[in-house]
Amino acid sequence: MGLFNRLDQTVIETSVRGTELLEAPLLNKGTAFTAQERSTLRLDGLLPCRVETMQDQLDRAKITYNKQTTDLRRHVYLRSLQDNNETLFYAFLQQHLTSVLPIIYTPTVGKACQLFSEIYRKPRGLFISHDLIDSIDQMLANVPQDIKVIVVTDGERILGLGDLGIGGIGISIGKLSLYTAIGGIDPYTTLPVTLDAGTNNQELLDDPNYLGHRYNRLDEERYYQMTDAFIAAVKRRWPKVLLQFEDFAITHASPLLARYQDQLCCFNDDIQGTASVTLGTILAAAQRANVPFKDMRVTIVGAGSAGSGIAETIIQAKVAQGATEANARAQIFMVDRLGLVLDNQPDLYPFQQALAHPVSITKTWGTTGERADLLQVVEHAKPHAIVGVCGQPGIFTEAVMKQMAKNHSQPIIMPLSNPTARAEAIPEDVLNWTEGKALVATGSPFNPVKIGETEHVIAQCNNTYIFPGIGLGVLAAKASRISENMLQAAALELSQISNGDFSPGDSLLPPLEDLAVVSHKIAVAVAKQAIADGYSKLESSDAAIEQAIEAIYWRPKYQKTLAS
Ligand SMILES: O=C([O-])CC(=O)C(=O)O
Ligand SMILES: [Mg+2]
Repeated sequence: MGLFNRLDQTVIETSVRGTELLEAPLLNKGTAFTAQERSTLRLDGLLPCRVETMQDQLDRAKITYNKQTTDLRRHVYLRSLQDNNETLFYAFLQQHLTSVLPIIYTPTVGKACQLFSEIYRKPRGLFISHDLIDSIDQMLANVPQDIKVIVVTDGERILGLGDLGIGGIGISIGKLSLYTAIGGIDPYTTLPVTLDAGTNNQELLDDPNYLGHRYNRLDEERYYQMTDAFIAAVKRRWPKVLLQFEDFAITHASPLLARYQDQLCCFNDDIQGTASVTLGTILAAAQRANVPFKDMRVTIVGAGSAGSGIAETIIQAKVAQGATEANARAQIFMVDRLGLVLDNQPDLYPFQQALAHPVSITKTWGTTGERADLLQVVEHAKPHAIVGVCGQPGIFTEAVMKQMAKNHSQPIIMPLSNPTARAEAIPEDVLNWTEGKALVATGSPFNPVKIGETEHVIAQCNNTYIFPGIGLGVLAAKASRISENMLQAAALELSQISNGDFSPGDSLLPPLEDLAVVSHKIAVAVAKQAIADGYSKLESSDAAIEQAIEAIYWRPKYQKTLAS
């Protein structure tokens, strides 16, 4: 037995006693330990005498939370609650999900990553570095739990904030909190990991507080020595784990995925999770705007791994609907800092080359060999949707938005970069410039916008609609891999949930408070696809899948604690 043993959904037994018990966040109930538990578990005198219910504790926590004066302070308060009493933390999250999501996750988590060393209180997760790779197995053995989900980052591209070094572990912690709060994954089985490969962020290197290695990022040889050692050790210790790559820079995101995706059950959230939620949102928007998805033209601003992942996912979905691949590719227009991506550029990564338009297009468009800028792309290609994943605020200019509205009665505008300050445009501007015509979805949360009599609710097209459901589906089905089909199935399910009878201004996606229900449905779709693809041996009936989900689903309820 580890720290504790679950006898059933309501009772656990543990050999841990006294202060040690109060310091174990997954066992600690604080003032909710009953008189009898206090006596048998040697807690008498270690707690204030009042015995509280969980709701009492939640009410008290809410008062303290409300007294925090900034989002960062609210984040620090919730993180300390998590480190103190994890069950209560998740109950709090579920009770206040919509208001608390921006605090534990995007955008505030970005600030928490930037200030990681300053707000650091207690260790959580695993810190891997190159100088310790010879003892990598011991490092993993130091984690006592049987881990089922890992979120790993190297901190080099945290949201749109760049290289935050070791602070990146904040994003791994945030993502895993959502795996549990939204996806019902047992927090005892999750592990945030940061690969401390150094940092090229001079501010961090000069910061006396900085807790990571104070050297520049490893060269490629040593970098891959470290990732190879890590992945090999994970496979030895937890061969069936689901591993999520998060916020790696363009130089490593696709190569890491290509290197390991046939070796263990893994995916890259920024390439595949973002692509899946974007496809789901575009499908929902196409329905809303009455545009056949197969004919839809899409401009993607940002030709990095996220942008290319979105493009390939849309192409695959179009092909699944009967489009030829050539036609599907011709309908996607990738734009980077310098304009439309063309096939004569010498410096393209292979995944960008596959999405480049032939230089001959410049003749048709009259841009004579030059790379068309974004406005020219919108004028000539007349995209139905424009997706921003470049982290460049303001790049969706008034002129570009007005041209989108001139081309289409309901242009689809998606400034997806995170956090808030990196968004390619502000929804209020977009809706004003397009006179309320635009269907808007953003990556970070934004308040509704009133245009005339209509209140426009802004969908948050963030991979949080996808990854918790993928995790739940994969774990329930005991899937051995995550296939492209499974990600497509997740997107399709999201778009179906998002369809219905709508009034003008309604959000393109279900509200955040429904995330757990959405994730459950996505989990079923993902599990089904895993079975169909031969990656799971689970029986394919709805009943079998539901039962498998229920068997692992974790809820933040206090269990009766027995002494063993
Ligand atoms: O974390 C988020 O909000 C979405 C995401 O993966 C990113 O922006 O890198
Ligand atoms: Mg990310």
